[in-house]
Amino acid sequence: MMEERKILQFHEMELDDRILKAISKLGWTEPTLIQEAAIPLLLEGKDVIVKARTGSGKTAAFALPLIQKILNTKMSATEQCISALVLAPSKELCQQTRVAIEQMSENCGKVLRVIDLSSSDVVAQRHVLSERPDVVVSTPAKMLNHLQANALNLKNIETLVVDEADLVFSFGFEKEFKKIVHYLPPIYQAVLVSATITEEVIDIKSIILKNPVVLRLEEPELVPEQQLSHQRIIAEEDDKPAILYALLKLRLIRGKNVIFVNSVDRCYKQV
Ligand SMILES: Nc1ncnc2c1ncn2[C@@H]1O[C@H](COP(=O)(O)OP(=O)(O)OP(=O)(O)O)[C@@H](O)[C@H]1O
Repeated sequence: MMEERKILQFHEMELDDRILKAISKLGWTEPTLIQEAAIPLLLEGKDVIVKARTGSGKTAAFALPLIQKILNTKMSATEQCISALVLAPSKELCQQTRVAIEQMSENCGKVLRVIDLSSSDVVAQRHVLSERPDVVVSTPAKMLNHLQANALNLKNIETLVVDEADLVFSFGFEKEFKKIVHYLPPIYQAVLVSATITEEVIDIKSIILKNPVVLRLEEPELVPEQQLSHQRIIAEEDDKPAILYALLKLRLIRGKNVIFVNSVDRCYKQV
């Protein structure tokens, strides 16, 4: 008889009791495959590339170690500083990530603060940034705006996460991304999360990662019929980024060029 594989449980991962409590409140009884593999490596301080499909629990795979690391740093830190930066390609994803990190750190009281810079309230953001929240979540464009306005300092960053890395460049954020890297300190832990390893991902990898461990969670590709070949979608100007994001996320437009007719600002290139 084949022996059942023993899953490494959350409570065996050297996570703080406050984090374990939040996990239990979320109703998660055991880690997903990618969490089981990634969390111990990230807690060890390794740079990691996580390649896994949507819905595999990638957010917690990078967020739980990130929260743990901040709690550890806070035990000896003398001053409040921004210690983690999460870059994501869309406003929707930034918002989801902020909410997820807040839920996972809910039991840490007011110890850990997260801000999402992708929303439009710049005045309120400047105020929160002046208090140096622990985690900043942003799209590359918004992050660069704030950096160029000297609204924040990334010199104490210990962790950089690039979520949905394969979409970051597809959304036209290549220039911004490369500029942001110049504001980072020489040493930090980097995590790159992506559903596919595209040329863009390899480009980002060469800029931010040092000897990364690559975790690949292989899953069946979408069958060809599920991919769009030629479709016209009529959309309001404001809805275009969200629609594009949904199509990219579902990998329905992989290998296709998406052109917004009547829109001169951006022509999204092949993913
Ligand atoms: N260990 C777990 N047990 C049960 N549910 C979990 C666990 N980890 C995450 N989830 C839930 O699974 C869902 C997907 O998780 P998550 O958003 O982290 O996945 P993802 O791979 O980042 O997907 P997406 O690309 O959609 O963001 C979420 O609703 C999350 O609350």
